[in-house]
Amino acid sequence: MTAPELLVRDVTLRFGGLYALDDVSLTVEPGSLHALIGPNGAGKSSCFNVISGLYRANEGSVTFGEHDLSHTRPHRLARLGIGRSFQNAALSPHSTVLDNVMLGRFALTHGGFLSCGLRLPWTRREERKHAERAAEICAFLGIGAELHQPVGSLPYGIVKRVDLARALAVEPSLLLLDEPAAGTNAAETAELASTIHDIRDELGISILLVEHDMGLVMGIADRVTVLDFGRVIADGTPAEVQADPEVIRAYLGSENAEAG
Ligand SMILES: Nc1ncnc2c1ncn2[C@@H]1O[C@H](COP(=O)(O)OP(=O)(O)OP(=O)(O)O)[C@@H](O)[C@H]1O
Repeated sequence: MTAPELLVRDVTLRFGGLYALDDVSLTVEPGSLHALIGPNGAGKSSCFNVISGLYRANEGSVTFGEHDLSHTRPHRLARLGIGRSFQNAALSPHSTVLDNVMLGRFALTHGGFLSCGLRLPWTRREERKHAERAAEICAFLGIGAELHQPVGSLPYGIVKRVDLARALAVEPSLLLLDEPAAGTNAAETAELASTIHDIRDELGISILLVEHDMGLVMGIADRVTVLDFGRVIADGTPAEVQADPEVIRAYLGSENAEAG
């Protein structure tokens, strides 16, 4: 299946007098891995939240193929073929990996919660089918061995993969990843980068990756949009944006600010 194009057009988002996003446009091409990066406070999460329907833009539009996302509630995204990860992996720590990933499958079940609650024979069959697919997704992400472990007992790098598995469980054609590497160590970050790359290559899913760490995205992204103070300051291939003087200035400026 070819993913529709994600188009963010002239989006402005204000909090009082502050422009979190100022006339932001970007396009995620079908099947591509598109990174949205920028220093602290640049507007990355705001942009992610507008795309995923948590924030309503003051101006501009977000479309996914023929669907206008500007007026789509977050819980409707799965039905449109959009999966999303959460920055703080909002998983249930006492439930197993499988049960957490199965929550992602609920968006796809025909029976819904009521008939599952009644445990009709056909819903049991359907549930088994979904559990098999959830297990397959976990195996693809290298967490097949942890399927029956409670999430709360697992190392953070694995928990981030469970979150990814839940996002993939909605069988998306577009995956929105919000700082998936936040809080992971260097080895976990490198493994995650390679997994994200595999999701694009082997599953053919378009990915919008919101990330603070410029190093992480440069090796895997097809295209990079750089935000600073709510504005797009660069958009191009990793090589192009890395060589862009304004990008270098923005990142050096933020390092100096953090050091000072
Ligand atoms: N709910 C909110 N209310 C008021 N201001 C907000 C809100 N969310 C974000 N902002 C402001 O909007 C600007 C952009 O913030 P945002 O969190 O989108 O940046 P970011 O690039 O994701 O930063 P970080 O890398 O630190 O997560 C910041 O000045 C921030 O303080």
